[in-house]
Amino acid sequence: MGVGAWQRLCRVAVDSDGDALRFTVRQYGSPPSFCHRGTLTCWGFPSGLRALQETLQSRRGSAPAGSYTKRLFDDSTLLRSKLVEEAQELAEAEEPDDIASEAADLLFFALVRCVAAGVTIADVEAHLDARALKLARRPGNAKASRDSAAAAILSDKAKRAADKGPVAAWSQAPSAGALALAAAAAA
Ligand SMILES: N=c1c2ncn([C@@H]3O[C@H](COP(=O)(O)OP(=O)(O)OP(=O)(O)O)[C@@H](O)[C@H]3O)c2ncn1[C@@H]1O[C@H](COP(=O)(O)O)[C@@H](O)[C@H]1O
Repeated sequence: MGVGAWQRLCRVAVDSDGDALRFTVRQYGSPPSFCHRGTLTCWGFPSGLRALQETLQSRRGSAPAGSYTKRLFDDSTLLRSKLVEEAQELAEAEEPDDIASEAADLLFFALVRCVAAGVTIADVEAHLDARALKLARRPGNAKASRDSAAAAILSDKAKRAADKGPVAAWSQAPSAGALALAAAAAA
């Protein structure tokens, strides 16, 4: 294990035929590491969200000049605006690749928000796991103020696109779903 790193045992589970154990741990330290090479596992470097989390955690300690994440850590107003903007863009995206790209943007800003507050992916997963065990469903309705905020952003976007000219207006025109949302909120 890396120097100064430690792990808390969360769960030990036996497999279906009783010949293997799975240990679930939470890792701590700077950086949290299980391997003597300072990585989370002995099977190479993580990828995806875990890798991004490691990068962001290290940026929080020290960041190279020009680091965008450092700018976000230092400017909570910018981070809040980008979170809302990317959520809006994800809600409007329609093609699968655009949805994946917008979701990646949103996850990036969400993870910056988490890391800035010392929250880890494991903390988020703990909430999801707890919800998976609950039988009761919550209504999950949107707040009316969110609907009207989305409608205002969409109509502002459409207006800016119209001001730029017909080609920009066509390429940035809100989708049918977005227009329906704006109309419903305006009604
Ligand atoms: N995953 C990301 C990531 N996703 C998005 N972004 C930045 O977030 C910003 C998004 O803003 P915008 O949507 O306005 O940018 P845009 O898409 O060019 O503009 P629009 O066309 O949407 O208006 C851009 O500056 C992107 O570069 C990211 N910046 C950093 N990362 C990761 O974070 C790591 C550390 O980044 P630095 O601290 O900047 O080195 C990087 O190595 C990456 O792994």
